[in-house]
Amino acid sequence: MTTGRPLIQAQGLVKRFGDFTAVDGIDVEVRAGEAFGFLGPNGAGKSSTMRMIGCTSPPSGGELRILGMDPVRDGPAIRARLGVCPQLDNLDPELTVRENLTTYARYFGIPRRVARARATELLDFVQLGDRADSKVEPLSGGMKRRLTIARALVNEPDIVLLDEPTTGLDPQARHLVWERLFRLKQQGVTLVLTTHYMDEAEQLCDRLVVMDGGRIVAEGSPRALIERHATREVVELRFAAESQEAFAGKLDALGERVEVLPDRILVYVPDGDAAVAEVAALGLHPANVLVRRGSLEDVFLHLTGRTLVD
Ligand SMILES: Nc1ncnc2c1ncn2[C@@H]1O[C@H](COP(=O)(O)OP(=O)(O)OP(=O)(O)O)[C@@H](O)[C@H]1O
Repeated sequence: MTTGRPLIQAQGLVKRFGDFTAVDGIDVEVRAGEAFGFLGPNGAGKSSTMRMIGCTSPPSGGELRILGMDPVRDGPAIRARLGVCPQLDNLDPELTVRENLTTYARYFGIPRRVARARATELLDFVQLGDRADSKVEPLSGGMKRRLTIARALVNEPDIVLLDEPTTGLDPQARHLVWERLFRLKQQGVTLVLTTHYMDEAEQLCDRLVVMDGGRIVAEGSPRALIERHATREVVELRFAAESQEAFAGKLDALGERVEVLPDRILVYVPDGDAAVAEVAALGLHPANVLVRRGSLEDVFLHLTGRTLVD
């Protein structure tokens, strides 16, 4: 859904720390009802951007409008309409699961009775209803993250900001978080998230920007980005040799593009199985062959010459 009114508008947005420019003049527009992502490796400037959007860090330059307001002048009014799920959980370990929500609700002036009812509803939503009266400490990482997401929803926000929502979680816990976020998206909640996981971006984001070194290097839907910068299929070949380089030249004719990584060669092709047959016909015998679909990882590699997670 990309037809909604713009909720976040950034033009030439800059964040500097002393001489260092962490966010280097980015243009972003997030519309109502979409799930928007900032994808990039560590240090790309994603969290710095999120903090500016969350009104906890003033921009050093450029224009930023959140819900039509100025984050420096109207910080409290904007924050009242945002839900924030920070990178590191900052739940109160002294309180129970339910109290973490009801106490947070008080910051927004939500009446006690309403807060209690909403807490029950939200704990059910994040599948923590049966842990409502337990303390936070013994919860698993995935449960804490789900509780943080529930807390971000206490004030029925217009925009939910999620900084690396599944970093540090095991695969099962990640899938549960993804599933809940997908439900929110279906309910029409506007989600803005940062991630360095391309599968997370592909699963959740309607539209995303790829960031590197404080700049936006590409923008679009996951599918459009993959169509533009990768191919339908990718063949990964590993040769049992010190260097993969020696084999790369022989593979050039096979695909649209060949990328040589330290441990493998990627061949970008429309049909992976046909390319594998051609590799054999060339008399080459890789130790390992994998055919997969083109992904955002390939997009990032194409744009920056580096892999997302080094
Ligand atoms: N308060 C700060 N003071 C100085 N430098 C900072 C500060 N915050 C961030 N930086 C630097 O700005 C750059 C961008 O950091 P940022 O946290 O925005 O990146 P990121 O893409 O979110 O990566 P990560 O996933 O590691 O948080 C990094 O080089 C970081 O060291």
